[in-house]
Amino acid sequence: MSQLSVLNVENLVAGYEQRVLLRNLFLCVPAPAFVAIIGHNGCGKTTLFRALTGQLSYQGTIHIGGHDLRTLRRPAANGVLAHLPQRGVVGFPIDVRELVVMGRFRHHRFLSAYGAADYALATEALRSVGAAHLAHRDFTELSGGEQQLVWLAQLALQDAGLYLLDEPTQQLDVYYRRRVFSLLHEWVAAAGKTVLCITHDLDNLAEMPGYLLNLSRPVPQLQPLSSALVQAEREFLESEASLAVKW
Ligand SMILES: Nc1ncnc2c1ncn2[C@@H]1O[C@H](COP(=O)(O)OP(=O)(O)OP(=O)(O)O)[C@@H](O)[C@H]1O
Repeated sequence: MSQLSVLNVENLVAGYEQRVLLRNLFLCVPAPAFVAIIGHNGCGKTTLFRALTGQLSYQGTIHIGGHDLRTLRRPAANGVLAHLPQRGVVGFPIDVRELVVMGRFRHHRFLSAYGAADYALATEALRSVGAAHLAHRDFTELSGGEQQLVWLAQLALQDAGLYLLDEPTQQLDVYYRRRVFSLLHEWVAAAGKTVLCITHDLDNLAEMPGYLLNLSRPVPQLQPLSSALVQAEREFLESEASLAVKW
């Protein structure tokens, strides 16, 4: 295993009772790096994240930050990784800044209060995603896109080496989509994070430095991102023939 690899996947086989979605997947993700994960609906992108977060059993080996995932209990809770799922639900009224500051949970003992420094970081995180104006709104009354920005701000506070984001720009308008991708670029280039980002937003990938993983390919592998590669993968995904590959 490479010294500089933050995520190492060997011969991963995962899926559900009736269907194997990931077959003999090998990945060696360097740190820091941005990795866009693309592919058709239902090809197994979220399933890969379920395996990486310890929520789904699998065959093969997964090492994160040098640790065998099988030896890690709740990797998202102990700071090995931070995970932004596709949908986060909050069932009670809560001030946006109170929700964002919870991203600092690892720095606090159970039930200890967040202090001024934590709230300053929460305010800064909201500013970084362009959502400072939402700080004192009730989260449950925000639009879907506004809620997505708030989850991103909370994620920014989690201070992990590896970030897994499942379609973070799904409900965002063109301005915020671009802004979120440039924020992710900043996390990699300035803060040294490694970001795995599931997305259907191919338009914003062409200018991102990093790698692309197309899980709809018969043998998915990391490829250096470029506008030519994004165009080739777009053409592949748009072709009828590509649908026949997996099913
Ligand atoms: N718990 C489950 N039991 C059985 N099948 C499941 C389960 N969860 C997901 N699936 C199926 O596995 C397939 C892959 O799901 P997954 O969520 O990984 O797709 P995806 O690539 O993330 O798709 P999308 O782009 O639509 O989000 C889908 O066909 C889905 O219906």
